Amino acid sequence: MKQVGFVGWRGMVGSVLMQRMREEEDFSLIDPVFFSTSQKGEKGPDIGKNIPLLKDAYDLNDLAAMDVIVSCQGGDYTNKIVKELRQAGWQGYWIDAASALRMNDDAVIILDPVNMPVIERALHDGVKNYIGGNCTVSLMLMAVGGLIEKGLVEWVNVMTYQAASGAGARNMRELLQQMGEAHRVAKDLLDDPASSILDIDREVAGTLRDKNFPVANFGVPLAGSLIPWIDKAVANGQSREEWKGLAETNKIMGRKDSPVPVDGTCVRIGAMRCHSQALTMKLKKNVPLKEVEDIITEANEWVQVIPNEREVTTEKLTPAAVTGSLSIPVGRIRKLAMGDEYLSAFTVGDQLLWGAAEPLRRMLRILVQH
Ligand SMILES: NC(=O)C1=CN([C@@H]2O[C@H](COP(=O)(O)OP(=O)(O)OC[C@H]3O[C@@H](n4cnc5c(N)ncnc54)[C@H](OP(=O)(O)O)[C@@H]3O)[C@@H](O)[C@H]2O)C=CC1
Ligand SMILES: N[C@@H](CC(=O)OP(=O)(O)O)C(=O)O
Repeated sequence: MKQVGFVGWRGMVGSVLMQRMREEEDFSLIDPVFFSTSQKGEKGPDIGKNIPLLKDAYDLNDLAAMDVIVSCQGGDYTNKIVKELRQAGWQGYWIDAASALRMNDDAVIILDPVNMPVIERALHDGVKNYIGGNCTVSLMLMAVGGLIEKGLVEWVNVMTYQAASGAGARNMRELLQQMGEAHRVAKDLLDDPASSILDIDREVAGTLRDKNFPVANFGVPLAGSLIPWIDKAVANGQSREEWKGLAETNKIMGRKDSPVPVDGTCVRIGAMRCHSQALTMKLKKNVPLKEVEDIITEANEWVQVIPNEREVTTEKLTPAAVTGSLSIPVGRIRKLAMGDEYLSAFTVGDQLLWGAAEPLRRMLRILVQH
């Protein structure tokens, strides 16, 4: 059995990975060893079989004994450790959730339901670094990758509605604290059926702007508001999250020589762990809607076309409906007034599952069965 080291398993992405691996009984296929940067010698997670105590995640000798290392620890850890391990001659496979190595030539972005041929070619060519994609990009490709794969898409404009979880566990907590605070200041007025909605609104607006409102992690209110900027600025007025749209989509799809332009505006909203995206696609020709829906549906077993009707859309195409599931609903599919080549769609996906942990789990399975 392959010795597989896990680093970052107790963080948010790591915990979802552990949960999925237990559900799929992946631990029965490997010999797992758990590492920590802070808890060496303590007990590891309950995975239904005996495991050694936690090893030091900075111990290169212990790490180098692994055939595969799966890291959900973060980019700083990756940048430090992978270089040192490779310099020491380690030839094992590195599977990672962090973006640090993603765009390197010696790394593949993994999303096997979309790019299995790219992964197979990389394995054949001896590539050792397999990195999970940006959550927004992975979820978009799980949804409409079939249309891109068929060469039907000239460009994609994407407007995102990204959950708090994408910013980390502390941000999810802060969102709830903000919601609680907004409710607290309005509670007495809310309890009084005769109170004025404008008085309620004034109280809430006042607390959102109050200097004591909890914004230590987001920097500004998210509850009762939104934040139209995610990550650092890059060139041309884009945020880094927006830049990843084109760069990662085309790397995942293996389209270095004929990239599909992908661009838009990435926005943080007050959802917990599902990212939603409104897509405008310019098609290369007028493809009938039925054909579009068939291509989307046939692309993978998790994508599901939601009929463009109010009731089913509001029931099934929302973060509340999708959270915690692997399902990738795509709805609001219609042609736009701009012309028959202009296609609109809306999709929702759990950014901790397909957006983070699931591609890693599946890549480990691919390696184990390789
Ligand atoms: N958040 C997201 O949506 C996504 C994140 N990623 C990437 O995955 C990586 C990890 O992200 P994320 O899971 O959010 O990171 P977390 O902050 O949740 O966890 C990272 C590490 O923090 C340490 N830690 C310290 N205190 C605690 C605690 N109380 N509970 C749990 N862990 C603790 C653990 O390491 P130790 O045991 O060594 O102390 C843990 O592995 C990042 O590189 C991120 O970019 C990728 C896709 C999506
Ligand atoms: N940036 C994403 C989350 C994330 O971790 O992305 P990446 O894996 O590309 O760093 C978000 O904020 O929603």
